Amino acid sequence: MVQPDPIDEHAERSRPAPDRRALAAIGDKVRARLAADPTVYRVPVERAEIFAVGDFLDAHECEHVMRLIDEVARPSDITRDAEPDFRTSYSGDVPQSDPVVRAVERRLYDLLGIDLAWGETVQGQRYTVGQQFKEHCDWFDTTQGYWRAEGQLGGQRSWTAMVYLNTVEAGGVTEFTRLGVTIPPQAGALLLWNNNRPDGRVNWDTLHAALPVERGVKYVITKWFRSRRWGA
Ligand SMILES: O=C(O)CCC(=O)C(=O)O
Ligand SMILES: [Fe+2]
Repeated sequence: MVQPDPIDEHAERSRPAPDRRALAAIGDKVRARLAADPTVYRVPVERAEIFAVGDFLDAHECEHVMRLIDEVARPSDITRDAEPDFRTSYSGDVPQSDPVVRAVERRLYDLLGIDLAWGETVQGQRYTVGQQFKEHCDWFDTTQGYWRAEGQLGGQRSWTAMVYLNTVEAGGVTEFTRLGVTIPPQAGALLLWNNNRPDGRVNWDTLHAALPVERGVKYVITKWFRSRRWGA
């Protein structure tokens, strides 16, 4: 997770990119699969690979997963002392043995073709009125201290897969801040993006934010894939 910075191409080329080749290969493979799938819509932007699939989950499945989130949600762990309202939602890992969670994972595997063992545990997140996740990247900043542990735990993040479980009355959109793209939550819709560029370097244009919910509540589940098998 990193703070926005102007893109300095020279600095980017000297930024360490430890899993670069693996990330480029994953990007190639997933890109080809998505392009061949008629259910996949590409968000029309050039500087990032962002896709959506409608009705990835049906209404009953969404309802079921929202109740799972209610059981596990605790204040989200990424809060910054300097910025206490950085990520104010509640989140938690949903039970991996749950049949609907397993179905979500199977569908993600069919869609992306990435070994599920390369993905982190599916996380649920709930935002009530005023709650948000400010602008950030999902990729890890490999110049930061936390990278040592994350690198050993599965390496850089490759793709993010997020499912909106409900349609929010007002607010709560996902905004790609550098691309001028906003995605309104729609029940059952999957949003997918490559956190890296085709060459396997991190993509600053994937900076995004979950804007505050204005009315109602917002539920999502997310699976973050890595460049290798995830876990100690
Ligand atoms: O809730 C959203 O719209 C985005 C969430 C997000 O960016 C994250 O959990 O990393
Ligand atoms: Fe994110």
